[in-house]
Amino acid sequence: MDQRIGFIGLGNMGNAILQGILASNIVSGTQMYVYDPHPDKGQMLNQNYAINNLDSAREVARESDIVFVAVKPNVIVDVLSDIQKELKKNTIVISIAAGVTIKTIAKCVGYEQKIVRVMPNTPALVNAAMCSITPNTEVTNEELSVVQQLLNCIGETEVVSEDLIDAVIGASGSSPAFVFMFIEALADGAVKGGLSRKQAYKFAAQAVLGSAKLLLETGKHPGELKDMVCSPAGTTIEGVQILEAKGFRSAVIDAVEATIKKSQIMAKD
Ligand SMILES: NC(=O)C1=CN([C@@H]2O[C@H](COP(=O)(O)OP(=O)(O)OC[C@H]3O[C@@H](n4cnc5c(N)ncnc54)[C@H](OP(=O)(O)O)[C@@H]3O)[C@@H](O)[C@H]2O)C=CC1
Ligand SMILES: O=C(O)[C@@H]1CCC=N1
Repeated sequence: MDQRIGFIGLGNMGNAILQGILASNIVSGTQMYVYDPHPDKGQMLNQNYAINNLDSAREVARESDIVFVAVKPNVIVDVLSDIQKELKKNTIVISIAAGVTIKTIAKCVGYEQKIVRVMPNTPALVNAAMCSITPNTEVTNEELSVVQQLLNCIGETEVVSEDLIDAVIGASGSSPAFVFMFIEALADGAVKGGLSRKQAYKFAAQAVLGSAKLLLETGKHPGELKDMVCSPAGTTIEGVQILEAKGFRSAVIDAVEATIKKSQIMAKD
């Protein structure tokens, strides 16, 4: 790939996406241009991969063919408005911000600019992200496949229409937080049963990882896989009954719904 790739913001997500792309070797460090107000973040990457650590978001926009804007939603409008004059006609602007619509982005950078909304998640840090991709109408199929190729470096991708991004945030953008709460709770229960804290996290996390892998690789219905664990008069069905009595599924559905609603509210602001 010969495009120059920019990153504005090197926090949790910007750094994870950049490192994943670098590790895949489809782009070299010298093709990367980055800016973050904390220069130490870019300096470290510069030492390890010879990336170009620049002094401003504008410089990154000027140098890049594809620019990831990986800052928090409350600052993205200012950042986009600031870089607008530096963008070339064919520069692809990628936003990963929750609740910031293509229309809002276009208001800042121009309606003719190529824009892609991406919703990743923190498993990007270990190349196991799930990313949704939503291009505007200015992006060609060829350009979309370049963006997809970049994001496949950090995990799986699906192209979705913009009206579904809020649901994606509920299902995969925010849900790692819920999964970590579940793992923590599983481990607390196991510690109560006598396992060491360290072993409890390993058993619980591996069970979650393995269950997700089993679902994805067999394509079986989650209910069928649940039934395979529940022996008649066995241990598991006892726990299943407690989760049902305490409204486990309903609590999870409500949590996802609340996440979706918040994302929709943010998109209206
Ligand atoms: N975290 C997650 O799980 C997910 C996050 N997202 C989205 O990703 C985006 C980034 O989130 P995340 O990586 O967690 O946030 P972080 O706060 O970890 O990273 C943002 C980085 O951008 C820096 N920054 C602030 N202002 C500017 C600026 N003007 N120019 C360049 N860089 C700037 C921040 O510095 P400083 O710390 O000084 O502000 C920080 O280093 C958000 O829009 C969020 O909605 C999407 C999916 C999942
Ligand atoms: O909580 C948030 O706003 C971000 C978006 C998706 C995950 N974290």
